[in-house]
Amino acid sequence: MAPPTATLTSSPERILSTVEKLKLTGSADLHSISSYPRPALTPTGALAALPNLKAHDLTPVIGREISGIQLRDILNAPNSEELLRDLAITVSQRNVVFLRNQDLTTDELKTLIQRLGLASGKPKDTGLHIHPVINSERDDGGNDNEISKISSELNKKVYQNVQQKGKRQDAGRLWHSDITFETAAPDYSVLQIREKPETGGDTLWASGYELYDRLSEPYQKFLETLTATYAQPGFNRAAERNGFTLYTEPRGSPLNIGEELSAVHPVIRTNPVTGWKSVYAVGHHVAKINDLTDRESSHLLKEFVKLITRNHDLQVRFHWGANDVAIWDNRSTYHTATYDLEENDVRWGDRAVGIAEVPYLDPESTGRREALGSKVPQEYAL
Ligand SMILES: O=C(O)CCC(=O)C(=O)O
Ligand SMILES: [Fe+2]
Repeated sequence: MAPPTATLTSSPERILSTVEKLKLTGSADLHSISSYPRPALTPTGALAALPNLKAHDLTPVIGREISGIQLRDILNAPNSEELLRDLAITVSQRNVVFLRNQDLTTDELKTLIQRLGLASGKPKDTGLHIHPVINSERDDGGNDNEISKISSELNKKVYQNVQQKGKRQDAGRLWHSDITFETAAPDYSVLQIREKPETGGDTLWASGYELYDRLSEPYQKFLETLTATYAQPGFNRAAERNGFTLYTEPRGSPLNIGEELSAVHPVIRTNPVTGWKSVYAVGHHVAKINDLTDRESSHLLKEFVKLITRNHDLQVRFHWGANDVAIWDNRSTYHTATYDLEENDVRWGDRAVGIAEVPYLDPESTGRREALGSKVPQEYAL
């Protein structure tokens, strides 16, 4: 069982920057950053055996809703370790899991995410992400650096004092995975919506496993040779516009420091929990695909988003009620809010994001459908 390490990524540039950062931060062992069990983890069945638990898949490809449990009880159960490990595996396999009407404090959201990550094998020196912009120093509604307040009001204040560009016609550009611009990147995010208007404000998730599986084999092989630069200069600009200083201390890992919100990761990555490949270079935190021309890079990045928006059978859409919770695995899942609220509608929630390994591509891993022995849907002529 060879542990996948950063050496499995294809770009020398990538390895150098990781090693440099490790040296800089005094982190001794590269393997502690990304050593994962192979084969993939399997659940013990402890979660599924809980007496009141009910679960159903929301689509064949992505999403599961679990009911009959309170996450607080899972956190406090004598066998919580085992239950959380099963829950983490379920989230990683189904991309996103929903639990309605949960009674959770922000501290419990944080504990949940950190323990889900540890129970499923993330490096022990990783914690929760601290958002470089939306953290307690500039947030009017919280005092915790490890909780991002997701808020229609805060959004207006921080991001929308930019020049307007005309009527909105492209919500597709808002698809993303959280915080992919960090060197040690996220595993699980949790979002609990606390208050929302009766209608609107749904969130959509899409499966990166399925996106990978829908590509032809030559395309998959080509993409596996590539890395991308993941960056979010928009956050630097938002900080500058608002007179904030960016948070430059470690953001969930000794590797995530400084003002430059940028990292090089593979385009196709392996999820360490499921062992399945997915397309990672999707959405508004990706600057470019390295080694291609600007036109080629831009073409591919647009194509990935087009594949998501034109294949709604790899998406799931969730209509929130107050205090509902979604937990997703950013390594293999994209999501987007729906900005359809009216002027005076208020919607807010609390989000915690776990930081885990440096992304890698394990050449021996497979796609999800290959691992499950299931067929990729075919296009039919009409
Ligand atoms: O507001 C939402 O529905 C999602 C916001 C988001 O991108 C996140 O919580 O990571
Ligand atoms: Fe997000």
